[in-house]
Amino acid sequence: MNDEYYMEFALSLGKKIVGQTSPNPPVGAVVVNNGQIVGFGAHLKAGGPHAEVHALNMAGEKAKGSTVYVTLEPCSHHGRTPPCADLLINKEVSRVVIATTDPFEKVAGNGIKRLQEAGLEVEVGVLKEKADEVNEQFFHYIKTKKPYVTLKSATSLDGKIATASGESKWITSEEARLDAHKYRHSHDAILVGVNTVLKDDPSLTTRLPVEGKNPIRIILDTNLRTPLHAKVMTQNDANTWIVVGKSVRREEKEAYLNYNHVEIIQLTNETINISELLHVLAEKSIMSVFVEGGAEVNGSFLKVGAVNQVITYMAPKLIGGKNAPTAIGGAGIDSLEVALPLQIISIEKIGPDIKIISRVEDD
Ligand SMILES: Nc1c(/N=C/[C@@H](O)[C@H](O)[C@H](O)COP(=O)(O)O)[nH]c(=O)[nH]c1=O
Repeated sequence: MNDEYYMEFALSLGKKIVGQTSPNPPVGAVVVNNGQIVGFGAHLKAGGPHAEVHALNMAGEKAKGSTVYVTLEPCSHHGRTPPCADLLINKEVSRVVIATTDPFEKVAGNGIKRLQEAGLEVEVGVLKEKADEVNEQFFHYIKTKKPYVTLKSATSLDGKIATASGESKWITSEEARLDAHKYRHSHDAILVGVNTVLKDDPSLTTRLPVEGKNPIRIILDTNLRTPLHAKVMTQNDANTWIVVGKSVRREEKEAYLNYNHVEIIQLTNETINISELLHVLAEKSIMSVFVEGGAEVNGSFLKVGAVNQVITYMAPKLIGGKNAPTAIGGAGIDSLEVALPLQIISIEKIGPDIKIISRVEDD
């Protein structure tokens, strides 16, 4: 076979664990010896063994003289686990094929250098584009020290998220709504505004046919209006972080602190500053946030340009009405020249609806 054949396998392992390794990258690795796959593995959670460790353990004696395919440059620094570059050398691996290099300053190029200095054959760049996509959350987080933000909207053909009277259930189909849960699974946090909590009382949990990880639920709630009987308060199958402004007083927060799964994050301004929020979330190792609106929250993220990916679901419905809300509220951009440089990545049918994935060109 060829290198791409085995790297596809390693990438499929990495892709399947996106969302469960934060704040580490979702890495996959495959060990091949004499044309046989003798080991494979993925980094399953931060603090746990890296993908190469699992794969080489499975390979046992067959690691010697093997070729190891890994989706990201092996680490060469002592993190919470010993460096994988040293392990590959100690196991007498002959050749290491790497899909893409790690932008993390402690690693960038050092892993490759250490392998080459030890006499291993190293090949870099096999299926690089695909690996960069699997690592998009991690790379953005490492480069910008801010979470990767996916904005989701579900609208009618004319861009409305509800009728003028506020009716919104449901605009898009069951299939489209289920598809959106994949992003709840693959992001560390889901974020909505308190108006969505007051209007829909959402659970914001991941309800896929088979399992799925619940993201941390982040509620933007400047004046702490989230009702204590809201599902995000009474259902503790996911943590809930309520973000409030400076003027919320300590005694107002008391009642919320009785809930173990609830945390209040108080920012330093009267109103919530999205840039400050993203910095605080990154400090708390949140590598990716799935913003499910509503319109005002979406507008506040757009206003500061804090959008990396947009998932748009559009239903074949026309709602109309100048007072019916559209997907992005707020003041909007003043001129087209400051519009986000989005690129449409894919358009597909989901049931009766369409799904458009668009991303901001790499920074
Ligand atoms: N109105 C619609 C949506 N609405 C999205 C949010 O406003 C809902 O409150 C949230 O998804 C509910 O979360 P849950 O309780 O965990 O199911 N989202 C969609 O994709 N299509 C819609 O037609």
